[in-house]
Amino acid sequence: MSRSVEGPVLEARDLRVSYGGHVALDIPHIALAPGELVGVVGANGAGKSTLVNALLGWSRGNPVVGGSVRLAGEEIGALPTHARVSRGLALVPEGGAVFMSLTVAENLAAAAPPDAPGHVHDEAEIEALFPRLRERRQHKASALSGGERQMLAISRALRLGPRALLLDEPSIGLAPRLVTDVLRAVRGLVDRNLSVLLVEQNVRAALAVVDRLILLERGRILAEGPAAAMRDDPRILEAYLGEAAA
Ligand SMILES: Nc1ncnc2c1ncn2[C@@H]1O[C@H](COP(=O)(O)OP(=O)(O)OP(=O)(O)O)[C@@H](O)[C@H]1O
Repeated sequence: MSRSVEGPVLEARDLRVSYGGHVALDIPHIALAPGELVGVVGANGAGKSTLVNALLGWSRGNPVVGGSVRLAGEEIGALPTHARVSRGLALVPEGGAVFMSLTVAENLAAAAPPDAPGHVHDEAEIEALFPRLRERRQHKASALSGGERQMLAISRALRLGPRALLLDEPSIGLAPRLVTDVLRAVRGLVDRNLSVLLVEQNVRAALAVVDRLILLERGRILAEGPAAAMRDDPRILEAYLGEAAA
């Protein structure tokens, strides 16, 4: 059972990441409320992955990372990744993270710490969320489609009992129908009070499910707001929805 949280579940201030003097991310403030789905969009290289990795305390290479990260009110910015995960911050990285040589059932059994901070989804809940996984229970992850593998990766993260879930481009490489299925399932989790930060390159699909959208450009927040308002933002319309601004 998760502790109740007042204020944001996840909040970062003055989050700054640089690689050899090149500032890849500079974000004064970002927050995720309980039961909120926030989308993060931006062009290639805008800093989307750098953002989720900095929140989790993980990186490729050797960046200099500064700033504060708070999870359920506790400062976690100086903790190693595994300690952040055990406190309830879970990441599904780009391309998912599953054991290819294990079956779906084995993959799910391999995740679930005894002292998870949030709600640990059991098999029945996962099968209700992603019915396709029920049919694939005894299949190896290597035999799954990209969409099924993404569903399995999200399910594994749910077995960790997260307070907040970071999803890095879950729809990449998926057929449109599966993009809808996966993002609808994510919305369903949020409606049951999970907090999710969703990095998405498919802006149209993201706008259909998120509460708020953040537009990153060169590591900075260029615009942010409720989905309904961002849908009409000329910077989103022109660059991402392929429509000329009025
Ligand atoms: N290991 C690294 N070493 C040096 N620079 C890096 C490293 N990782 C990321 N960067 C730089 O940080 C910036 C942000 O990259 P990042 O991967 O976060 O962008 P992104 O928005 O996730 O892009 P994409 O949509 O292509 O995945 C880029 O300028 C990138 O070159």
